[in-house]
Amino acid sequence: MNAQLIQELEALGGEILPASLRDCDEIIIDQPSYTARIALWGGHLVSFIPAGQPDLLFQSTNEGAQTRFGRRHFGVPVCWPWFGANAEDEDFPAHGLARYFRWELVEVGRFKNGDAKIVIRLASEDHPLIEEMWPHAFELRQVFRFGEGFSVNFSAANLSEASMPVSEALHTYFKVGSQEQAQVVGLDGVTYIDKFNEGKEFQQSGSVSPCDTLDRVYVNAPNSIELVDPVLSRKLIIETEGSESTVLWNPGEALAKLRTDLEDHEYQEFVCVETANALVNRYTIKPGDMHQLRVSVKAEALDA
Ligand SMILES: O=P(O)(O)OC[C@H]1O[C@@H](O)[C@H](O)[C@@H](O)[C@@H]1O
Repeated sequence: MNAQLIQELEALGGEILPASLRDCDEIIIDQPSYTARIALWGGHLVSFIPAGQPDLLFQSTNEGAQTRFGRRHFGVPVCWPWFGANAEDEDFPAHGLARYFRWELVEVGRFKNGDAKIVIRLASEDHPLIEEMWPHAFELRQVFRFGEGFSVNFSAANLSEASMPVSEALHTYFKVGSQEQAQVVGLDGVTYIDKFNEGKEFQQSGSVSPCDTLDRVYVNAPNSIELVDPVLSRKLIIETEGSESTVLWNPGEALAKLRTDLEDHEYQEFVCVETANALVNRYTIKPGDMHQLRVSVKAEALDA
């Protein structure tokens, strides 16, 4: 990492944990009002802890298999450029390629209001395996913003000469006190495809609770929802841009037991609320164009 970036990171109250995850560095920013952590492996926001509160994000204690496509469940993985299974090759990993490669730190600074800014990048030319898995040249960026809450602004530029089909998600693992008591509010009336129910279509009525054994893609979904957590006495306000779908995922007890990359009880501690474009909401990026997908999250005390 270049010396100037290291200096700028230090000026921000940041430090680098060298080779801390799969031989890649992690970045920690410690401020009086929060601590944030980013892993360059997989280009991951790992953790965002507002002072005096539990982390907003979940990290499994199970590291997952240490193979190329083995992985741990944590933070905000980026699923891109395909969401779910790859349609052409079953050997390619689910949820795209972006979460399996080392991203590069390219910018450190502050926004005008003082919020910290960290930018990381991944390009198709960075690894031969990327070019093998995806025929289009591209450049991806994530701009992380940390202040009262956090935001992730993910952008994808199509550098190839053909239109690029995309389905995607910022697959956020929100930490909850109990999946049984957590509630997702704001999806009333929205149509969803239920992957745990033969892919049938339903319409949401009221809020989603309990958040247990869910694998649903809400299509043409609104850009503002809340995850209410009575156990941790907080609600997470989730605002999105560039996203037409919201995916809710919690594996539930039976599936969690079958997974070797998740401890048996851990399904009780997270709900994935994913900022996505999937199924009917997939789209194409024209040659030379780019698309941005953004999620902003802040916590409020429930009794506020
Ligand atoms: O284990 P992975 O690849 O991170 O995926 C976890 C889950 O991610 C969700 O987004 C999918 O809808 C689920 O079907 C999937 O099981």
